[in-house]
Amino acid sequence: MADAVLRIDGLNKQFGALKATDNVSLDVRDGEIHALIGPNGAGKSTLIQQISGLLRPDSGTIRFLGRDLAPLSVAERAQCGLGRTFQVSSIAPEFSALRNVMLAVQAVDGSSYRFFRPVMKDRRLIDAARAVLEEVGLSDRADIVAAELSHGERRQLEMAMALALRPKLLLLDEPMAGMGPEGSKQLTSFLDALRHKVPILLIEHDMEAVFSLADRISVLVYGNVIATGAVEEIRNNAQVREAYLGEED
Ligand SMILES: Nc1ncnc2c1ncn2[C@@H]1O[C@H](COP(=O)(O)OP(=O)(O)OP(=O)(O)O)[C@@H](O)[C@H]1O
Repeated sequence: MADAVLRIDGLNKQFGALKATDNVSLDVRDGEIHALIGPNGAGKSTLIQQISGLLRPDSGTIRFLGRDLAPLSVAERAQCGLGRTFQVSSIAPEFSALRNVMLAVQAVDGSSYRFFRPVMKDRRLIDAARAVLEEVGLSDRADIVAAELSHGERRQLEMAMALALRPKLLLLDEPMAGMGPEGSKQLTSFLDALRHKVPILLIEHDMEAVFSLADRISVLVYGNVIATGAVEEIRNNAQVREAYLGEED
């Protein structure tokens, strides 16, 4: 069995009386896309925020590449290789696609890209940013101001900004949101190939994408993981169907 890159054990988080994360344990292994699904309010974002460091768990552990994340800040977690995209865009609309990627790299990698060097003149930074734009299929749009990119292209750009940091795990929060059918198809095939470079924890409401991409799925309901398994197991799980997929086929 592949090694766990991320391992969450007995995680709990309450907001007042509400258990938003209720004794959650799950792992993400090398080479896999592990999808996290669940109805609105199930606690998916709360879980992601605890992994990325925006929220502190009440109890339980999160280990990343064998290391306990508890003492690390958001930035330190990113420096360790925890990459993510956001539900809310982190793109600066007035800058070019290329510059957005460069800024993303700089934000985390302050030590190797000194701020006293004019950012647009740093060849190494530019080359790295161009390479990653090429990876996501956006190289011919590198010099376009982000505000002028289509919705789908902005999602590609967000992916480029996350990948520019060469993450060892990618947390993707609803990457298909707002994509048309063509965009979703493209992104699906991109993620399909990407899993071999970087394992992914995928939060997604688009069930077609989840079922075609996920190696494993965990189902979260009221903060609780009610099932983890391969696609067919989850599709056929009576409790899951009742709680979440009841309307399916
Ligand atoms: N800061 C907070 N204070 C109080 N309650 C919160 C807070 N953040 C989230 N909650 C509550 O915790 C529960 C889980 O919310 P969360 O946003 O994690 O769900 P979700 O599965 O990501 O939902 P969605 O699919 O709609 O994004 C919800 O009942 C929500 O109202």
